[in-house]
Amino acid sequence: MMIAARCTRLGIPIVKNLTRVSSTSMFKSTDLNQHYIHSSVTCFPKCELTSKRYQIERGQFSTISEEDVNFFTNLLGHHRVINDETELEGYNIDWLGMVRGASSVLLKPKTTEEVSTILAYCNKRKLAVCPQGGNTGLVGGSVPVFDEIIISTALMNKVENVDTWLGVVTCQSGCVLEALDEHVSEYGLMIPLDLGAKGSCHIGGNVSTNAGGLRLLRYGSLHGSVLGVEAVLASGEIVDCLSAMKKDNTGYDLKQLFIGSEGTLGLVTKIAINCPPRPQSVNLAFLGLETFDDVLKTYKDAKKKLGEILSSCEFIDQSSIECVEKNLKLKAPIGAHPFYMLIETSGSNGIHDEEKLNVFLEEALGAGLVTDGTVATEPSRMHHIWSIRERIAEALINDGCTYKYDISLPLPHFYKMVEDMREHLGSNILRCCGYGHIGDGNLHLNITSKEFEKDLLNLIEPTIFEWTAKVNGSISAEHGVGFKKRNYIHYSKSSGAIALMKQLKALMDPNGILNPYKVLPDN
Ligand SMILES: O=C(O)CC[C@@H](O)C(=O)O
Ligand SMILES: [Zn+2]
Repeated sequence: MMIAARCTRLGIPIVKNLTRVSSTSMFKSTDLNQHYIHSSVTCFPKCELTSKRYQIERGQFSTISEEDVNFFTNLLGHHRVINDETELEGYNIDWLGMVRGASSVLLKPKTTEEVSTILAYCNKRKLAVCPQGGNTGLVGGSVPVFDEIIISTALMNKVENVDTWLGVVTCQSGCVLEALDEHVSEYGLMIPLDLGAKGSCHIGGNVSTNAGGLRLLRYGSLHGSVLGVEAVLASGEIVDCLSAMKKDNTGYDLKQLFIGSEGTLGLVTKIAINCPPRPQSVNLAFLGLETFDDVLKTYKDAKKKLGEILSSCEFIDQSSIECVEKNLKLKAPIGAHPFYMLIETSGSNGIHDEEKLNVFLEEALGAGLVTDGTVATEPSRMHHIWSIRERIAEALINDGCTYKYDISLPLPHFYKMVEDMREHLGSNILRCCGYGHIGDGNLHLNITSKEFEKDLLNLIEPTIFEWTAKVNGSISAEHGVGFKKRNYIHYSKSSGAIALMKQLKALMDPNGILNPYKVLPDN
């Protein structure tokens, strides 16, 4: 069965084009140009493509020729080889409008065999490629940097099988996350991953970046949920590790190499993913708190008192809420507080779950940890509350330029980083805010300014990475390394580990054609 790209759960594109929807509809929209001009942030404008750096790095690959385009057209047909500059524009620019490439060709294969033929050809010709799903990445991993051929998974959206006994779906990598979740919901199952970009991101992109999202706390990471992967190596060889079994202990777990390697080791074509039962009852609390210490204590209590029904624990600071209210005109359900939390329960017994949540909340209120709050059980209210959290990224873009940091930190240091960065940056910025997946120790620290400023970037980086390394955090909790963070990877990986990563890359992609300039550092 084919599943089509759908709009985001949140539906209405309130801020220009910035709601992440399916790649096709987003890129057809002329609004993209508005966004681009609006942000006016291009780290790599076309003029830089002729720079010395370009000449050196670009040197190892061939330039695409008319003969190459003919080969692809013979394979896929005219309508699946896009070379119109205007149409390509959206695929060349990332969602944040900060990284742009200059690809002249985009290919839309439908099958693993077509991907294999394309890669075998590109490998022989030394043509660099950039695999692309929904292009919702936040670290510049899903767009070309120079003129790499873009291989889109947009037409690889077939669901192959739903095993209702074990609860496993096997599908092509271009299925849109939300559509896939709706598909398995017909069998009482759910995809154990949920994130703001669900309406446009592809499951293949989620797997390739090891996306975390809003319920990792409950369902764990994709390294655990993904049971099997089929991927195509640079040589065109198809690696079939597509077992849909929950237990498969036959030697090296090769699929793990494709999870989180951002398309640098192989292009993921199919996925088998474990689908837990869909919860029967869901409750969502939106709470106001006075101090970050109260946030930490409330999280600890929620884990202890809600136990197995706790499905999400998110934190938002006042500056983030203010941004959503101002830029998206979405109103928070309670008045202003320094901090907020979203606590979700998911279970199978409505009365039991509600009771448990109420007892927990009453105790939190009684102890003075929480000073205000509201509980939603109806889908429309929960949807409204979730949209406040999920659309912070979108709201921030409307400030002008966003400098994004996705950091893992030990919880005692969590909010101190936001406070320290505020002090460090002083009046040079519009906003420095923190929110994220507190239950996973994952802070989203975002800084905004009216326009992109190189001096400001230099003030933020590498200070922020040094700070993270000092407390043994990670410079990328869930967004990946992509293009933007690759030269900072040493803050979170030892030199021995980086050397081994390079050896693996050389083994699996000897010509380096797969998503070059991403993940691995320059030197
Ligand atoms: O905008 C960000 O920094 C985070 C985006 C996403 O991971 C989220 O949790 O909303
Ligand atoms: Zn996140």
